[in-house]
Amino acid sequence: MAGLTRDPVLGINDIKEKEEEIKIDKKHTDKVVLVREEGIQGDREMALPAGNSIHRSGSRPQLDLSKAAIQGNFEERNPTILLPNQSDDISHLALDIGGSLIKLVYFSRHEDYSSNDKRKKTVKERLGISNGNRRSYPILGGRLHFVKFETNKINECLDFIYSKQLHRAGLDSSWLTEAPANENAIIKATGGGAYKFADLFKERLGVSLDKEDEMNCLVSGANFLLKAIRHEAFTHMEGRKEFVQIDQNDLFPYLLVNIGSGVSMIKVDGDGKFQRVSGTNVGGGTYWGLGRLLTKCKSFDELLELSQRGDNRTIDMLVGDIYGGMDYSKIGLSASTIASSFGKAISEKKELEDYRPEDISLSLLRMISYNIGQISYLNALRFGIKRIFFGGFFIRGHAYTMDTISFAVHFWSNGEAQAMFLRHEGFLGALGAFMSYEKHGLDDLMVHHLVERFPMGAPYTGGKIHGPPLGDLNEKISWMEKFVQKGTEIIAPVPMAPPGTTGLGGFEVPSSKGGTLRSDASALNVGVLHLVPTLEVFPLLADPKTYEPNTIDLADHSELEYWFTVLSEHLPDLVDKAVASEGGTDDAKRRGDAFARAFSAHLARLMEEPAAYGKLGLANLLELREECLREFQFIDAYRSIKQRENEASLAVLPDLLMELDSMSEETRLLTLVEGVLAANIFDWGSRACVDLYHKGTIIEIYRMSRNKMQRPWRVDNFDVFKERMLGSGDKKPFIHRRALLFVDNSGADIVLGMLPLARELLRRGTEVVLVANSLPALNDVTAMELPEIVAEAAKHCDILRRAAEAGGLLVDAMVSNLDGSLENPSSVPLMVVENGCGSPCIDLRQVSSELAAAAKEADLIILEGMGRALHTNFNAQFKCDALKLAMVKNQRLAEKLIKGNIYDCVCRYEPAS
Ligand SMILES: CC(C)(COP(=O)(O)O)[C@@H](O)C(=O)NCCC(=O)O
Ligand SMILES: [Mn+2]
Repeated sequence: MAGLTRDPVLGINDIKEKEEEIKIDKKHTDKVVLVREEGIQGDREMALPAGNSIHRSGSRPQLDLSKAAIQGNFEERNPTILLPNQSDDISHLALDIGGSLIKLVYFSRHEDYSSNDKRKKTVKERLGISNGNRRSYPILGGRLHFVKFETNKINECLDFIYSKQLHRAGLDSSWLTEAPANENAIIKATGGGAYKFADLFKERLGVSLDKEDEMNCLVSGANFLLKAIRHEAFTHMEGRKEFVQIDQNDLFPYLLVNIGSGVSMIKVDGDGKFQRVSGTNVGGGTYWGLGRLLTKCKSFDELLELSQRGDNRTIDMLVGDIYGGMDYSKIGLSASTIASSFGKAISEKKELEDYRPEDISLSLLRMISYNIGQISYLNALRFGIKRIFFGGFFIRGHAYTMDTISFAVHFWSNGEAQAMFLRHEGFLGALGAFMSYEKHGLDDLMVHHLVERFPMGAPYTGGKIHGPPLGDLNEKISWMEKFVQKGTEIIAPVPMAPPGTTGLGGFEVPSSKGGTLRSDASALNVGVLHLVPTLEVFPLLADPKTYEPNTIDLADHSELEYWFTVLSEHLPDLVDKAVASEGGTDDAKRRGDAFARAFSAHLARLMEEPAAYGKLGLANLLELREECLREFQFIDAYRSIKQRENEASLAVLPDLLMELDSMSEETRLLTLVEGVLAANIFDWGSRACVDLYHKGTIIEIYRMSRNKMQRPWRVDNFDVFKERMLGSGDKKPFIHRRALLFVDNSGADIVLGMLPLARELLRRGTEVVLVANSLPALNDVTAMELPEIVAEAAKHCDILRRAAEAGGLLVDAMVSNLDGSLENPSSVPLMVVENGCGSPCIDLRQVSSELAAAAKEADLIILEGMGRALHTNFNAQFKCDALKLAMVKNQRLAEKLIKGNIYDCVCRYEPAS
């Protein structure tokens, strides 16, 4: 951005002295006091509580007995006691107690914090959103957690349940009232252990286990996952994992193959409609039992790990062994096909000790996996079923096992049938038991209501058998520190079958990327499911089914490597900011350190296996970073930076508005769009921009940026947009009814870019809705911050003031009219809605219900910034006119996306499709 040769387009030079010459200092460490003025932002679980302190909920909640009151009849023997002041972790629990593992699914719900947010109330009134269309069942939002324990360590499981008080919410079918444990407390449970351990649960926790049928649970668990979770099912062929988008209306029939100790094959025709059509006694128990005898392995995982280094050809008799190294091509068998598992062991010359345990394990694994694959296929054939879903803990996300099963199904069906796997494979039964609670209101959930999150422990703990629960944040941090000391565990690679190992005859020797197997890989793929019942699909998407938010596909490894490096390099600076935002205390430093470690571990995990947490796009990586910050209670790392930039920009706004008002309509429209593009440079997530900020003041940079605005821009549809707006020749100007402006950054971006554009639309009679983040992300402006910014701007502008008043933003009419009068108050409204997310990007399949409501009347969308308009949504098609505005602040992206250079601009206008 060198060479400030041109005169500024606006008279910014003349107003420079008004700015406080704030040099943005990277090492700024002002103590930040987090004061939330307007209650709580958003319904989402990450929503912040009211008050002026940060809410720090530990993961070991205690019942809060304050304001306890008896509900209903005082004369009753056991009246319900209402405890209104619970933390967010009162929950519902269901169990699947198997022979070797106990699987727990529990739900922790959240308060609906939104009720005292004045802005939201006004917006809801204006947009006509009532609570009437909300479900009658109280699914208020919360999280679904997945945890497992070894059955022989059942006491750990009981301690866990007790410490989290999970058994207390099961007493009452109402999810709104909680009561202390009593004799009637009930927990839903399935699996044999529900019978075997019933007395123990009664004795230790005072609860009864309500036994649910295992098959029923498996099916309802699978149906729930396949309908409610976007990236649940995947294929796994030749080491490649591909997520399958299941059409809810085209799910049935399918064959569910649950591989536990034994194997069940269930034909599923609908919800509650199923039949166990077959099974086999040769399953996970067989592999583990025989394997233990033959190899002396101590655990299932150890056995699986051995197979990684095995070569089954030393034990299995192959077609080639029989045919002198030749294929038996006439019947389609290659020389490497296994003709007889363990067939070579008939040799009398060798004893057990003469075979390597690794080879035995692999041979056994292949024998059992092929067998299951083959029987499954035959059953699918029997009923004309094309899709087979495999579940159960035998699979454990083990690449080689999945490849073997897939190969068998593919081979025998000539590619007609497809083997698919489930990310929550081990939790089907527990989920089903959970679904069997009446009135939970979860059965008709849609995919967009669930957001999957990976908390800080996910890269390490997800699949580990759970030990005692972590208590507070402090425990979390020290636990993280301990893991870092044992650094090698973190980076243990996940083995993948090498590509191209299949021929007609099957697989060659499996190889892994490293020597050790992450045997718990399957459960590592399970995050916490956040239930946000107020999320909706953005109604103006042209085709939600084909919509893909991410522009950058991280399945391309070089792309992943690049962004991995960018995010890693940004980390020290981000930690600096985060720590400073919390006053730079020792506690903040420790949290900062733990955050950096947790996020790096996630990145490392994703480098090993990009699809570990579902389909991975750049937006997911950027969101993960924000989630990790929140996990360590960094609420708003850029808060003070945002404030300073807002102040500096607001100081120059009046002059900018005056200058704009002196222009013709045509010049003004161009200047406004230029203004948005120029001000989008204030992006603290871009390395190049951050370097730039150290060289000048906000206004200097803004001016410099404006000077680079020569058209044509790299993508420049401005003339078409102008024609639509202002008309030309026979074409009349088009006045949009309502515009949704998806705003991006704080400071100049919102104040000198988007607000003046909003003002122009308002002036023309278009209603404007500013759509901003629900939660902070980098220096993005949030919906909660906007009313104050608008109020400040409105002090200098009548158009903004009247519109903000009409939109209920100036609720208390705190701004006096410029000319002192109150006449002519009518104006189209200016409103603010939250978008439902806390990331620099936006996935329009999951937006807040208030945005969805606002969208219904809208006929123009303006998406602004690199995150919202380029990384995501660059290719999105809308039902209405759409304008995508951004400055590209990354050289590689500029080259890839628009064949241009850093600081090039995009003005992409697409009329309604
Ligand atoms: C995170 C961002 C998408 C935010 O950009 P914005 O939406 O604010 O324009 C962007 O800063 C980004 O892609 N940064 C990483 C790339 C880099 O440092 O060059
Ligand atoms: Mn941004």
